[in-house]
Amino acid sequence: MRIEPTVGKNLGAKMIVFQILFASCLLIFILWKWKVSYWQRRDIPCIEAKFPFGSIADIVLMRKTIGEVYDEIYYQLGDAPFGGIYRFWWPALFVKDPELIKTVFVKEFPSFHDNDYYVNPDVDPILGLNPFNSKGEKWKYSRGIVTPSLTILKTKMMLPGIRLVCQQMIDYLNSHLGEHLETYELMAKYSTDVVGCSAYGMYGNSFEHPDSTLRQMSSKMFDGSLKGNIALLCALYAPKLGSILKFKILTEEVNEYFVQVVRKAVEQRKDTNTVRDDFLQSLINENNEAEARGEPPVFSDKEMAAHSMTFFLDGFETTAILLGFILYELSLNALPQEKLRQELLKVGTSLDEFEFDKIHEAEYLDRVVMETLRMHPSGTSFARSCTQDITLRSADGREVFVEKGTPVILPMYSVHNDSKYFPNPDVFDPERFTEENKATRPQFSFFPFGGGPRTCPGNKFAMTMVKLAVVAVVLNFSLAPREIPRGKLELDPLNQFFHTAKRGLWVKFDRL
Ligand code: HEM
Repeated sequence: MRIEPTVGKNLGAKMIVFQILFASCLLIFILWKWKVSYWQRRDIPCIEAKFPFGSIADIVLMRKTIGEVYDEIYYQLGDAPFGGIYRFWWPALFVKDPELIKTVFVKEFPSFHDNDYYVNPDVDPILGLNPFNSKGEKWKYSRGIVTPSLTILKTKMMLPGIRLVCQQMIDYLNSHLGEHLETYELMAKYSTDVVGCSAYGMYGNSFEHPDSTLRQMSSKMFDGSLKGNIALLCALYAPKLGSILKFKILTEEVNEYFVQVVRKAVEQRKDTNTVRDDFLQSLINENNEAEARGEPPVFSDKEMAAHSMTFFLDGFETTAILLGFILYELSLNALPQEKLRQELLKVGTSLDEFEFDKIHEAEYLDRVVMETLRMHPSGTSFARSCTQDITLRSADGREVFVEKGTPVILPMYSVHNDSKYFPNPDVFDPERFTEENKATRPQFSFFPFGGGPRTCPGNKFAMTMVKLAVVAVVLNFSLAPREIPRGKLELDPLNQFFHTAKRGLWVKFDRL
């Protein structure tokens, strides 16, 4: 009987597997090295890439916020007006110079008209219709639907609803005098209700009913699950990977809730012949006009839900964050707080006296809001995608060729906090925003609402609801901090998209 030499055979097979594995690793490593030498090969100053996350490991591993990581890159690049970074192994251009930022936003918009985020409209149909996530012609279409509802005229029509929510907030604060309240949570109640009534005519009164479904949904938009976080990470930093994985960003529960809200509201308005002044009504009107012409509806239920949700998604969190920080900074800075109160008292003592023009004429109020947006912009950076090859030239004559498809990062938080434009950037000083002081800085050293044709269309509406809330608080309450912070505020690295405080912002409200 012959004995098969199995030991030798197994060893041979193992050797082959090992060699294949080794060769594959070597190949991946060589490919990786070649990929992450993109900027060196072009002689552009850059940040070295580390395997496998490139220059953004601390963001992906949620150790630091996007703003903090981009801030380190901003200073590592020294005097260079731009530089190269790697998000995983994909190269991205990092632009520091305000003149070049203007070029990307405004002058060369045809080469940078798309945001570099990826949302799959088949997987996330509601998010996919948001102008922020739309590209090319689809962006023009979805922006065109939202913008007419955010004009000054429409904002003025929303003022009574905003006043009502302000009054509910005052009542709430009156019943919590002397307590320390977390200002983001407080203001999320306010903004949920203001945006809810402006978008859908829904009066949730989150102050009286903190567990109202609308408030619950606004806090559940992104569920924080591993899959949801990976989807968000891909949308922000690895759009190509996102298109392969096809994970959902917005939770199904939230999607379904908003579709139902819209469906019910449309039916109810039809049955009771009610017409309102909110955003949803403008969509219903278009459908009614189409019906009268004997044409099919312009918007399906899903599309109506998606467009009204744009209002909600883009408006509720940005304003809540800003308001949270305004109250926090005013609590820490007693002199600006009192100066603001004196300015407002000259206009009136009750909310009704603060008509649209009066709100926007209050100069110091505007400076307080701008200074907060400078120190704490709600989002921390922009990413545009280069849509056609272009050579960018900085003021000092340095050039960079940007290939179609390259993401371009504009680090707003770092520019806003650069002492070159804002001396002592950690000091809250609204006087930086007097006309004389503004004239001394480059225009794009401050861009909290973005710039160019994609600039935030909700700016005026946001400023109205934010300023009226500040009026309501400052005229009725004095604000004091829970503690005086030692050093920089600790930011929340788990918040992938917005600039928020890790341990919250705590303020005590006392009746004046
Ligand atoms: C303090 C409040 C707000 C801040 C700081 C803010 C900031 C921004 C920023 C930085 C952008 C990106 C602009 C760009 O890419 O150039 C943006 C886009 C947008 N914002 Fe706002 N926003 C605020 C409130 C609102 C509100 C209340 C609404 C609507 C109800 C709104 C609707 C939008 C929309 C639809 C876009 C996408 C525009 C586009 O891509 O064409 N925002 N916002």
